[in-house]
Amino acid sequence: MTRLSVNINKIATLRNARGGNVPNPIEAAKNIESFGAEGITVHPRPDERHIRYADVDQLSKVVKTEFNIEGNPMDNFKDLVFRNQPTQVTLVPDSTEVLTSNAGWDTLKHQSYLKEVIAEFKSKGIRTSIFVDPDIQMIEGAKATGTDRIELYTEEFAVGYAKGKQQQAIKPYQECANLAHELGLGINAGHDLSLDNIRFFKQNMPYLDEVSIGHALISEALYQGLETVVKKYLELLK
Ligand SMILES: CC(=O)[C@@H](O)[C@H](O)COP(=O)(O)O
Ligand SMILES: NCC(=O)COP(=O)(O)O
Repeated sequence: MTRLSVNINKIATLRNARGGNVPNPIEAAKNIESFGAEGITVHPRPDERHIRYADVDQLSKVVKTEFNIEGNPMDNFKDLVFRNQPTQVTLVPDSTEVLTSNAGWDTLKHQSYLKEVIAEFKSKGIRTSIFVDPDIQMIEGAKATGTDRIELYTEEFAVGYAKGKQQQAIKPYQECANLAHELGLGINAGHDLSLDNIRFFKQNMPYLDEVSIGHALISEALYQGLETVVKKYLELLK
């Protein structure tokens, strides 16, 4: 079974545009769960351009499915995670000025740092995942960090798929998933997954535990409605 974790960052983007509390990300999360999603993901950035730390403090009280907090484990991020005790923390090596996530961890170069940070989260009973490119060496390095899971960064897949190079696009992800499974790592995936590419991805990816989808899903919901879109993803992930 592949869990759908809906990233609600872009609901907060719209909320922040007017300075009030409409649309309300907390209410949206509750509705998304009622439509059948098996998780809620947030990626609070240091500039709080969308999800705010205060949103996370509220969400942790209401999310009933799996709660996944993503981010670069700088001190205030670690404090946020520790006080909210999510199901999962996903470590992403974003620098503060990036427009969006644009690379996975170098799990060889940053192995000792990741090992230390992962041990901290695991000691608090929080499942860990680290955002990685679909690179065999990065998977081998990830194993050595002690992480529970990897999250395969799927922008490269989405770009290749959109160009009609489906088999070429999925191949590195299949290879990485097979190795990760052999090494006993859980397998998540995310970034630029959409209604267009998710069925092919799911049908061709082994051992896929979770996908986290936000930007496309919220955009698609503007045309089709949030409930319809969430249920379409759930159907395509069966
Ligand atoms: C790690 C990842 O791929 C997502 O968290 C993505 O970065 C969403 O971030 P934005 O919503 O800020 O684009
Ligand atoms: N980890 C990926 C995520 O949470 C959502 O990424 P996107 O669908 O907004 O590109």
